[in-house]
Amino acid sequence: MQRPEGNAAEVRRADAEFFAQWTSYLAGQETVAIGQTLPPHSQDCVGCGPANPAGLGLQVVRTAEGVEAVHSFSDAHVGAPGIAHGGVVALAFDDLFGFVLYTVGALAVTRSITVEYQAPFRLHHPYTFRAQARERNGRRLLLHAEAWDNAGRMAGSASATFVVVGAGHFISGAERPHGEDG
Ligand SMILES: CCCCCCCCCC(=O)SCCNC(=O)CCNC(=O)[C@H](O)C(C)(C)COP(=O)(O)OP(=O)(O)OC[C@H]1O[C@@H](n2cnc3c(N)ncnc32)[C@H](O)[C@@H]1OP(=O)(O)O
Repeated sequence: MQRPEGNAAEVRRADAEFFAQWTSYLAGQETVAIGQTLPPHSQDCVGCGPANPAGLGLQVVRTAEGVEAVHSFSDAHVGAPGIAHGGVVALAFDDLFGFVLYTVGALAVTRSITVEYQAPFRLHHPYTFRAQARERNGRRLLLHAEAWDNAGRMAGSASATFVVVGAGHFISGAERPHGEDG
């Protein structure tokens, strides 16, 4: 869904509709079948939004165990010559974890993420990212992901703690001026 610019009431309405859509997906009212491509977090999401020219444009599929995305990093995401920047690799893992929420049925946000870089992620080479939920302790979700190259070598892995939040977390965050609490 495109977020309108300018009119604050329109932006609020669009945001409310967006989070209602997410909540209904997560509550299982619109079930996501295994093998189905999952909808992006938003059109502009830097991880998966198709309308963000600076983003990764991840396309994520629901699997029996969790979620999966096959992704090649482009020149836009270079760090050392020919190699993806470590920050965008972390972005790929973090965004993929945002899709595991479909398998958990809850809205949640990243509290912490740890990335292991076993080998360079070469630009224009496809990597298969897989993520799943390992454990839930109250509001805390422990998530794990791995990324494999086409030769079957693991190039990286990540573990994260996500914390379950209500839709109000995002609405108040969108409206809260930078640097202010509450
Ligand atoms: C619809 C799409 C959904 C999925 C998108 C997934 C995208 C990929 C994953 C991400 O990128 S998520 C974005 C990165 N993560 C964050 O922004 C999380 C920031 N951290 C928090 O908001 C809180 O620490 C957290 C919700 C994880 C845990 O909060 P708790 O409820 O356990 O307790 P805490 O005392 O830390 O915070 C209580 C409230 O005060 C807020 N807070 C705490 N310290 C603050 C501070 N210093 N300034 C402003 N607000 C503060 C905190 O955000 C939270 O707001 P909400 O009640 O609205 O959730």
